[in-house]
Order: sequence, then C-alpha cells, then structure tokens
Amino acid sequence: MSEETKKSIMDYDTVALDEENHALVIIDQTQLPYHTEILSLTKQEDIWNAIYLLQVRGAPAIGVAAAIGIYLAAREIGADGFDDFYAEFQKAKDYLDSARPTAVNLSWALKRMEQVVLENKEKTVPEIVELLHKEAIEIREEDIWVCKMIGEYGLSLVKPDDGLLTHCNAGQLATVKYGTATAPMYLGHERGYNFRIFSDETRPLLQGARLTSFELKESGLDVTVICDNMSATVMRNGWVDAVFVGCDRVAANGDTANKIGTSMVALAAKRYGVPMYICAPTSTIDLNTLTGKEIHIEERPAEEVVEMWYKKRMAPEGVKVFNPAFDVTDHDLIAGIVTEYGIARAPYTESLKEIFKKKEEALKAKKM
Ligand SMILES: CSC[C@@H](O)[C@@H](O)C(=O)COP(=O)(O)O
Repeated sequence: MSEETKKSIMDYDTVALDEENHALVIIDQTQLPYHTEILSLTKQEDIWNAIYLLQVRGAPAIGVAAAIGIYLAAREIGADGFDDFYAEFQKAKDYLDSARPTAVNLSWALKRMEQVVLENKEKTVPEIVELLHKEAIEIREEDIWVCKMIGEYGLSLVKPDDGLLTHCNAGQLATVKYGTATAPMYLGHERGYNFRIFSDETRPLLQGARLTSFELKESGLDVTVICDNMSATVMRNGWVDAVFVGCDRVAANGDTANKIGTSMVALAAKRYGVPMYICAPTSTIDLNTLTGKEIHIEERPAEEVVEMWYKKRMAPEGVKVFNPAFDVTDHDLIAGIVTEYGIARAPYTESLKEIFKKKEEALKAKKM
C-alpha cells in the first residue's frame, strides 16, 4: 500500500525492515493517538532507545525489533573471520538485550538469532549475515501466524454478544498484526460478533487509553475506556464475560508478568467469577523461569508517575515514587493460557510442557 493510500493506523506496519535503506521502521507509539510518526532507525543506539522509551513496545513487537536490530548490527560488523564476527555480534546482542528486562521476547529473539550464527560457523561472514536476514524476516512473519492462531483459540472461549475487558495494549501495536489479547476481538468482529470491550486506561503510560482504545475504535469495534480503578465496578455490574490480557513473561508454573495493574484485574475477576485468559505466544513462555518470583520486574523513572500527562507536576517535589512497569498474576487466578498451539489449563507446569511438545512436533513435521 502506498503512503498516500494509508488512512488508518491499522494500515501501517508496527515494526518492519526497510530493505532498501537497511533500517528498522516503527510507528512511534509515544506520539499516538495524535500523530502517526514513522521512525526509520539505523543506529544501534537509536534502536536501543526506541525500545527503552517505548516507541516500539509490547513483548512480541520488541522481539521483532530486536531481531531486525541485531541483523542490522551484524551487517555493519565487517569482520573477516568467524571469531571476530561472533565477538562483535555478542557485544551488539548484549547491548540490545539490556534495553528492557521483563519481556522475555527480547532475549528470546536475540538468542534465536545467535543460534543462527552458532549453527553456521563454517560459513563466510556475508553468508551468515544473509541467514540472519532470513531469520529476522521469519521471526516477523511467524508473529502474524501466531497472533491469528491465538485469535482462533481465544474466540472459542467467548460468545458473540460478550462483554470483554483488557488491560494495557496487547493489540496490533504490540505485535506485527492482530495483537494477542485483541486477536479474538478482531477475529470476532470480522465474523459479525458484537463484543462490548472495556479498555483499562493503564496508568502510568496509558497504553490502554492511548493505544488499545485507538486501534479498536479505528477498526470499528465497540470500545469503552475506563480508569484502572473501575474494572471491578464493570465486572460487578455483570458487564464483563471474559478478560483477555497479554503477557511479558509466563513462568513454568503459569505465574504471569504483564503490565502493572493486571494482577488487580485478575483478583477482581476471580471475585466476580469472570474467567481471565492470558494470551501468550510460546515466545513469551519461559520454562526456565520456574515461578513469578524469579521474574525481573522493570522499574521506570518517577516522572512517568508524577509529571507525564500533567501540565504541572502533580505530587510534591521530593516525594518517594515507586514505579514498577509490570506485576505478576498468580497462576491460580488464571482460567487459561491461550497460545498458538492451543489453550493450556491448570496445572500449568504440565500443560505448558504439553504446548511445547506440540510446537516441537509441528516444527519437525514442517521440516520433513
Ligand atoms: C502482546 S503485548 C503483551 C505485553 O507486552 C503487554 O500487555 C504489556 O504489558 C506491554 O507493556 P509495555 O511496557 O507497554 O511494553
């Protein structure tokens, strides 16, 4: 689609590779919903900043950005031998990996790219770089299929006139297409369902108010923004039949890190008998992390809480501020984990392993 014919935010790629200019192209999400600004990034420092500043955000989108980012870094290395190339590759990988700690997709994508390097030691550097190029494209393409499948499985859990609630933005803007938590919503909409969707505003960075409500509204879905402290009210009123949220890291026992405030939604949902589903690409499930206690929760600057969005600082100068970007929802509050290979149910320690078995079998069958 040409630039002139793009009308809606949904016509733009959230994260893509510009082959001609060797650049990572993203929509600057800090400018939404007012400005659709497309950034074309070539320097590693700018890519790191884009991830840290949430210009590109959401676990899957960060993973894709990192894959493209490390490919671009590899192009620039210009070493002759494998050892020199790999040493520089590792430096670039560690640098990008340090941008944000909680979403496992960042390190997942970088490790997957590193694996390509390690499996092709005997090849020349330009050949390895070309394989990295292919892998980055594949990671991006895969994300589209993964989200579609999550949409299909998620849709099987709800009815055409249901009220749904989501927290943060696990939408198209957080992935390549469709989103994770929003995938069942988009798919249902395409099939004539009439969901009523509640989008929590999501303090402090307002991903729900600025991004989720924006993309759902642009796509013609019925969306209502509520403040974070209103989700219990809409559930108590009986307006919510299911909660769908995304995730940044799912531990082996099902404990799930997602945007701060998710665990409060889960507690209210449990109280009011509303099933809460985590929409989780397998790239966000980290079986090496045994429980939520092991998940590193990112803490962000105080100004996001006390200054951003306000004309005047709204809390006294010098007051202490705690700003964790994510929280952990205990596995017993989760009704199901919706992946691209099916829905895992408690006990998650077993069911998540089953999901990975299915994935392995599917990948084997594809290779044969
Ligand atoms: C499909 S995106 C899933 C999660 O990454 C999303 O819910 C979330 O918490 C994003 O946090 P953010 O800090 O905006 O990157």
